[in-house]
Amino acid sequence: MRVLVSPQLAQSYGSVFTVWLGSTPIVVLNGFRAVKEALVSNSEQFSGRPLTPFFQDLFGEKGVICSNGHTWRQQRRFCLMTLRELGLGKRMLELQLQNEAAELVKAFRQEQGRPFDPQVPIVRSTTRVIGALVFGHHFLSEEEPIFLELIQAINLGLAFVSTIWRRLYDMFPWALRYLSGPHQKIFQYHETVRGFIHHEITRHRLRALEVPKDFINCYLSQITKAMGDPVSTFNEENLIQVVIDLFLGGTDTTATTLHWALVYLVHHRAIQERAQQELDEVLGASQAICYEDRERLPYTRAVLHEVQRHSSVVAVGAVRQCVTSTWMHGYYVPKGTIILPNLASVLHDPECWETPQQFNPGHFLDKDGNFVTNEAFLPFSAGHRVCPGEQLARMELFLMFATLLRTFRFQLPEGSRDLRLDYVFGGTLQPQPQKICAVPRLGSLSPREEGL
Ligand code: HEM
Repeated sequence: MRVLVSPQLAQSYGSVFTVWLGSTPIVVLNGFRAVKEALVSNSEQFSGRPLTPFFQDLFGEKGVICSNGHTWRQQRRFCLMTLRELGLGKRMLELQLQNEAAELVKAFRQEQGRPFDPQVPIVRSTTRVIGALVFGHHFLSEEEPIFLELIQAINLGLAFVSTIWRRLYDMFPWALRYLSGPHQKIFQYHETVRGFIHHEITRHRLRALEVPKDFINCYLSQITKAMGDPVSTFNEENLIQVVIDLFLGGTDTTATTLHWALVYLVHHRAIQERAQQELDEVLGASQAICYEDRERLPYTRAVLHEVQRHSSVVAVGAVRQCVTSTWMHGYYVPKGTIILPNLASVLHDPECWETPQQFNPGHFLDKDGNFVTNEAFLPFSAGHRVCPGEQLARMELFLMFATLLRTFRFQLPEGSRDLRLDYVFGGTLQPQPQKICAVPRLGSLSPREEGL
């Protein structure tokens, strides 16, 4: 996949070209115009998701990420509605994210300014956010063995997608199903996670209607409501898969973005200091940061957007399939064609960004320093399959990023000169494992840490 979207291929073959993987043609789309024409102007036609033998065996056509047609539409609509109902735009979710940001500060503070790899506490944090949303608050405890197992399952699963073993499985599924190899570990983890979610569903059924409301509660009442509807796809199998999808879609992506943010802050010291100055001037030292504050923090907001643009963490994740034959960009695209919209090429399109290869918060600021958006800012993709977690991710990223930035100065360990800015491919484009220091800034105790 990584090779298919390399800028060199786009330079040689243009914004739409076909690559043959064995006997399968894959149409790669590069740049804002081509991707917009497919995902936005032909949103319905390109709303399918291809299901290779590996994903068919692992997930089946269930849930949201890997499903199609009626099942996808119904599950997706329910997800969007429930995410909204569970707090997007409401104070409770914001409070929970503020608490999570304070927990992350605590974890960083424990390092006492010594070198550490921030990936572990960040992933734990984003996993707790989805866990609380789906299972309820008891899941916040890291003591539960399933917590670490779930993180491990997500990491291994995402990394496995880009290995030779996954390609072999898709070529020879009839053989690989019975042979040992790393793919069997993925199936084992999947079973463990499914078992845990099933157990949670049973627990929820027993304590029906208890507050606080969470995703499983909402889904169980939907199953009851839809009983007798012959075309309902609301059942326990789909519920389990949707829960897996929310973890798969919502933990690593957000954590990797936040991790990149810290790497860029270390690398661009002047940008870090300017954002900290803005935070100090606009917010009082002891006040918890709210999502609404982003309106008064144009520079900090621009830095975070630039982190998402420059890192383009889901560069090649949004593989689509054409569900009805259509014309696009002057080409005939037959039904069933696999489409690979290169989101990284949109986020680095020289026609849309002044200095596409440079980290430059100015991409999101006008000449007076006001925050401005850019229609080529598509880290969450676009069209019918646009990320349903976008609003949650935006709020989570802003609150965590601004809280960390206000509390710590991020820098390289003493004596160390090299910061690696190249990525490793683990499903998402991730920073290299490396240590940085989070040195507490003066007067940076949050109200929660002060016990207020
Ligand atoms: C920085 C954070 C995130 C980024 C960059 C991101 C990006 C994306 C992208 C590019 C897609 C593919 C859309 C397509 O097919 O065109 C996607 C899909 C998806 N995301 Fe996210 N996402 C993020 C956070 C989240 C969160 C927090 C959740 C859950 C609450 C989530 C749940 C999903 C799901 C379920 C899908 C599949 C949608 C479908 O197939 O209809 N994502 N995301």
